Amino acid sequence: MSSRFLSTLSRSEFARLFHQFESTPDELISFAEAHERILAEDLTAQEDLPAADRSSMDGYAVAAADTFGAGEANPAYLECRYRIEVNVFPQFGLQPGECAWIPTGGFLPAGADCVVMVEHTQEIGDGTIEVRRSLAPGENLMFRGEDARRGAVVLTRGTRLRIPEIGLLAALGLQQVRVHRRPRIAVLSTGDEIVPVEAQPRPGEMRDVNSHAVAAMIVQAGGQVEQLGIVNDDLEQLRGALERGLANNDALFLSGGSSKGTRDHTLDAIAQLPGARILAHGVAMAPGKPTILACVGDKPILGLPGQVGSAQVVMLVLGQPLVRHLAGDSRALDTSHRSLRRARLTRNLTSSQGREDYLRVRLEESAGGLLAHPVSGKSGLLRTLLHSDGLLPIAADTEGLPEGCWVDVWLL
Ligand SMILES: Nc1nc2c(c(=O)[nH]1)N[C@H]1C(S)=C(S)[C@@H](COP(=O)(O)OP(=O)(O)OC[C@H]3O[C@@H](n4cnc5c(N)ncnc54)[C@H](O)[C@@H]3O)O[C@H]1N2
Ligand code: MOO
Repeated sequence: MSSRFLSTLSRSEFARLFHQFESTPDELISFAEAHERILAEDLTAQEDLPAADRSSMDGYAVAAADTFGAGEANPAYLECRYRIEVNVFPQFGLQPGECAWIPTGGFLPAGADCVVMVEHTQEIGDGTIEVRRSLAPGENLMFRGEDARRGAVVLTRGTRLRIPEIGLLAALGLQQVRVHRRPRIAVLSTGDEIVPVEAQPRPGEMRDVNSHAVAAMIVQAGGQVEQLGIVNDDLEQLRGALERGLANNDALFLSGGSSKGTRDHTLDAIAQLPGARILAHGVAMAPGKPTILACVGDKPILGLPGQVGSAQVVMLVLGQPLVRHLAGDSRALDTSHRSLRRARLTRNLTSSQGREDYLRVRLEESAGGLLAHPVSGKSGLLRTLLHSDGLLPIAADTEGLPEGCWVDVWLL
């Protein structure tokens, strides 16, 4: 296999190749452990939530018609005959001209269709309540089934279970949920010069940064990691490590040797694995150009550039979406869900057409709004990411951006 770049794909074309990989099988877990996991089934509500109309305020349950035309100057007068307890469903019905004290969360009695807040009323003795507002039906109510309707699908397969979804599972009593197993991903670093973190590097050696940064980013994206350590620039050793890594895992991410130098064996080692296909070598983004995507059977291999800054940027842009896709997240490849902040660029930026640039930027609050300072430095250095708060993607068809323009910074 030649080690020349295949035709370079755009970032979105590269990411679209992930669709061919299936998500991990499902497992049944407690909802209490399901935060950030991905739902593997559609969930149907077995009951209405709320179970019946409830008050969202402390006040009086009334019929809106009884307050028609009421105001500060001409209040309505209602007779308060009942006191609703928050944990008791009212067994009575209101007659015209009656009202009932209701706490926040209390269930609405028959005959009432809204709640007047206590601060818009006055108790004037003998159980008579003066209402100084005219109300519309439904005011200050949470309606039956507004959060979930019995028999309706409330969460769909592929949903990431955030805090609000955990709350919904709790409210509906759905104690066990079927989620995708966390993808297991083997991680290795290549390079004769790379030594373990605990080693004292000799001249010419570098401590392994990438496998630790990559592993942390896999975990952050919902995966689990098997660390395979460091493999020398040796075709046989690399092939053996790839085989071992793929045998026990759903995917393999490696860094280094992805370019076209004489010791860059990654592509050849992958190509020699039985059933391997190189899907992409080269992506039109900077940093990250020499990134590789391959598969062995149905398992992806992501070959990250060795440069420490490039490996991290490629993980953010492509690696983490791949982990999320394997975990079953239906929005894994949707870039519109990135957290963005608008900021004003503090200097001119040039950018090559035909590739997406990911500039590292530091944000600073100022009287005129948020400022985005580009952090310059080579992608073999850690400093660009160390000193930045976010990435500024510059589209492939943009030649540059002028100082002072507003940009959307992707927060890290
Ligand atoms: N003639 C060309 N040279 C290079 C090109 C090119 O297009 N033409 N592309 C450059 C770009 S961009 C990148 S990125 C690198 C990618 O190189 P490799 O993926 O082959 O990476 P290595 O050569 O193995 O390593 C590069 C650099 O990174 C250090 N490194 C590698 N692994 C680790 C690690 N785990 N922890 C810390 N540091 C690591 C390594 O020591 C090298 O210094 O190629 C450019 N060259
Ligand atoms: O692509 Mo390299 O990853 O630009 O530094």
